[in-house]
Amino acid sequence: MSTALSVNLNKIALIRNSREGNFPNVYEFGELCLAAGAAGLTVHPRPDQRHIRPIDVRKLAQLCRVNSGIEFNIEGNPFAPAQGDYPGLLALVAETRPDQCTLVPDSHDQLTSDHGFDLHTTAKLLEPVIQQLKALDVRISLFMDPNPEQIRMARDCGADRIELYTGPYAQHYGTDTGRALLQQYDQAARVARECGLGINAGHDLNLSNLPDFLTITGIEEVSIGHALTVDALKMGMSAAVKSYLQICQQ
Ligand SMILES: CC(=O)[C@@H](O)[C@H](O)COP(=O)(O)O
Ligand SMILES: NCC(=O)COP(=O)(O)O
Repeated sequence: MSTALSVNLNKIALIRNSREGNFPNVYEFGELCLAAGAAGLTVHPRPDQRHIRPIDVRKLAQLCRVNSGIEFNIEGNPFAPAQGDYPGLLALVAETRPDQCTLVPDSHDQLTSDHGFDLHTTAKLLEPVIQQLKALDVRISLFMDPNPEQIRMARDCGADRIELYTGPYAQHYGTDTGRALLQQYDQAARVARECGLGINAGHDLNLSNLPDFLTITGIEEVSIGHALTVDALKMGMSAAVKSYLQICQQ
């Protein structure tokens, strides 16, 4: 089974935001990724608009919509309040109707995403959000740590998929800890399959650690941005996307 590659364009937007103007053009990089064979695009609009802005979400939604079979994935914290012209995650999702919305429990002051949901404390809060997304016919993925009990709770919440947060795996890749963690992710994926959940994965995946991670059965989609953007600085975006595709299609 091959794994779909969804390219996260956050870091293209981060470079764009470091100057006035629209260079690099996020939309053009989205076109480049799709032309290179990416199965989809991912964005993570944050209330402080440190990188992806609402206009990026709207334009990339349109780009994916006019390219048959291409998926658009919007990530974010559904409880983060509107800020400036950031209307809130659910408002953006209702407006742009992506194929998938990945709910992530990030607080506003986090440098990056660094943990999955604790559904013991958030399941009740998430359930109406999930119902709203279902009403919009948007596939729902929950950003999760590789914890079997939590993954069973994600199924009980009505999620369609989970996204395994792969930060710890990436951090310890190549060590005994990393090899032990891979077993934990494998076990978590098995539980997800038993629960009938689709399985996505993401965060700090790269050309070195991705092949071993994809030895896990049933990873439907990986969303990759940070390392892929760095690789693109070295080899160009098209070649970088194709390098990841080669691994995803093995
Ligand atoms: C949820 C996740 O792990 C990433 O998709 C996230 O988008 C990273 O956010 P930054 O690009 O803001 O670090
Ligand atoms: N959900 C993970 C994602 O979209 C990108 O994460 P990263 O590759 O930028 O760490």
